[in-house]
Amino acid sequence: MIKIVNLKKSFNSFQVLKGVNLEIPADKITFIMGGSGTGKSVLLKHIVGLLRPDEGEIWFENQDLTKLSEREFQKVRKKIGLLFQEGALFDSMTVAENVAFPLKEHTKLSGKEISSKVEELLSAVDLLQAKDKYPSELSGGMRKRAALARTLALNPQVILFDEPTTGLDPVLQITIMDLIKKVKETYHVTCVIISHDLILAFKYADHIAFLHEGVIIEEGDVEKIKTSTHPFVKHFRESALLETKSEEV
Ligand SMILES: Nc1ncnc2c1ncn2[C@@H]1O[C@H](COP(=O)(O)OP(=O)(O)OP(=O)(O)O)[C@@H](O)[C@H]1O
Repeated sequence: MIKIVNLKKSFNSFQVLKGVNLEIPADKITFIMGGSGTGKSVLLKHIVGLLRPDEGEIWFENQDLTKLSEREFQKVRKKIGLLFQEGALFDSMTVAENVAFPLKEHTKLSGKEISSKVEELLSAVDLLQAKDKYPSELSGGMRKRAALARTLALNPQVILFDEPTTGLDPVLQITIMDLIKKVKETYHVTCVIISHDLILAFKYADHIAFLHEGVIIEEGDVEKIKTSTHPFVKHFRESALLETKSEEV
């Protein structure tokens, strides 16, 4: 679906990505994990052209995205949606207006068709009852759901989620992840999720990749990560399990 080849990126003299190689499988949930500041967000920003690499390729639909002009990238951005942690809704618009916005900007749908699409999307994320509310009136979890509905509006093939569950309580984390899974199944979207949460990854991921010191040091299905002997993965796994133990106490 998306193939990243030898991607390198430095800021000033600091090399964040040192040759990332990663294949993101279609119609699956891929988790990209790693410590803070290892370049996970930087990697996602390359996929949507918000950052350009120093070297390397990103293949999607038989084209190398790194070679596209800004204008050509606009078309790709309709197919690959990026959801930031905070959701980035327009504060001056209601939830329904937020979701309608990309449809008005990028499609030729009539007002009536847009309204019915907005209703469908808000039902899909279970937020129809809040359609006339403003973002400031919503909880964090509701804002994330509204942002997801807005991203879904253009029928993307891929959605990149930058830490979708950060800042939510454990129950809401599960609600959001269940929703992402449902959306993936209903709309057949490929989901890429940046997360620190190995427990959630073990529950929801089809594929997990670990970014460490600028490269992918381990990747595979849940079973492979659970049994990986790579020292960093082992350490990450042990820390995550310790956290669960201390929560249980
Ligand atoms: N536009 C930029 N200019 C300069 N440095 C940047 C820029 N964007 C990111 N960086 C640096 O790149 C490194 C990786 O940042 P990034 O946000 O990708 O980390 P991350 O793995 O997503 O971290 P976290 O899990 O804490 O969100 C950091 O040291 C950050 O300061």
